[in-house]
Amino acid sequence: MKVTVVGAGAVGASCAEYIAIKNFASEVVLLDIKEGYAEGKAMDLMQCASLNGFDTKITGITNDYSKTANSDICVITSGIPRKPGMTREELIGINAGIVKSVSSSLIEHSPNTIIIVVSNPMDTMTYLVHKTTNLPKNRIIGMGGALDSARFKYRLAEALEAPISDVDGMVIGGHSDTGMVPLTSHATRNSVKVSEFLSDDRLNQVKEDTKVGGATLTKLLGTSAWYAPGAAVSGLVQAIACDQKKMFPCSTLLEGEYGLSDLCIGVPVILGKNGIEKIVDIPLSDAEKTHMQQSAEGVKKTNGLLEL
Ligand SMILES: NC(=O)C1=CN([C@@H]2O[C@H](COP(=O)(O)OP(=O)(O)OC[C@H]3O[C@@H](n4cnc5c(N)ncnc54)[C@H](O)[C@@H]3O)[C@@H](O)[C@H]2O)C=CC1
Ligand SMILES: O=C([O-])CC(=O)C(=O)O
Repeated sequence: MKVTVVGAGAVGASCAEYIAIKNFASEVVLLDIKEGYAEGKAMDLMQCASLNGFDTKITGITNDYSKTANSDICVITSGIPRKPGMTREELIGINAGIVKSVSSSLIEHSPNTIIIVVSNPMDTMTYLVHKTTNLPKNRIIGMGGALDSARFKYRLAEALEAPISDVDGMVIGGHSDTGMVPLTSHATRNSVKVSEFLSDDRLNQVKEDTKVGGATLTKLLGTSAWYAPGAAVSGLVQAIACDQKKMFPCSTLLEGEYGLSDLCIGVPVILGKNGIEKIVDIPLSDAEKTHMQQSAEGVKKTNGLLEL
């Protein structure tokens, strides 16, 4: 199993580290445009191998896509992150050009690959890959919902004063400060609906804290987060590499599902060796349906800024 990660920055390196530590891939190639940077990150990570007990071989390269040839999975993290006060949507001007050229170079050398898009604004970047490559829709996956759901569970556990392992929940919709739809109607603590334990006001607070999870960290860190994003990507990569048939909310091209079409947005999907093997339709409350509709309108507005 060969995995390429483009962008050896904060998220790309964290993602490579988690993939290696989980020890399911034979090879991870890190590629960056900055001279020597991916080589340095790869060497540093390889020096963790004996300490952390993994056999995954990590190599770093500067912009030479021939070294990525025949990758089973490619992750795109290249591009600029936001600074405090910015929205993810503001990154489109620079990141669209990067994602377009990177995805085309990757496919040239790995025509059968599955692409995971991370660069922001992620739903629009995922749509861009659909519009500018000929990969089938099951092989283009946007990562956002897995991370947002992890943050939702963190906030739920905090409100419930419970261990995170007691809590389950999912966030669908657009990966943006306003577009996320945390599914409070489905969230549970050991199969009991969280609404049994939390007031509407407290649940609302959990929802709002979840939606601005990325912005909160960006304000604290001066740039956006990387540990949980890297871990979330590694979970998707592992589900595909190990054909786990796990369900994650991922950004995928919708063609009528959830009453939406011609956009990529987060919905629950089954991930296995073919990438997105199924889109899962789940019942939403009326409020969640309305929120999903508004979220889709926001994503479409950003898609409209693409020069296709
Ligand atoms: N979808 C999600 O849930 C998340 C998305 N992100 C996004 O991921 C992206 C990366 O974030 P960070 O790693 O924090 O940024 P970073 O600045 O630490 O790393 C980005 C790397 O991309 C490289 N790069 C730029 N253009 C390139 C090109 N044409 N080819 C190859 N490499 C290139 C840069 O040299 C840099 O090393 C940002 O757009 C950020 O908004 C970040 C966290 C979560
Ligand atoms: O907040 C950002 O800009 C990066 C990101 O997508 C996240 O951490 O959720």
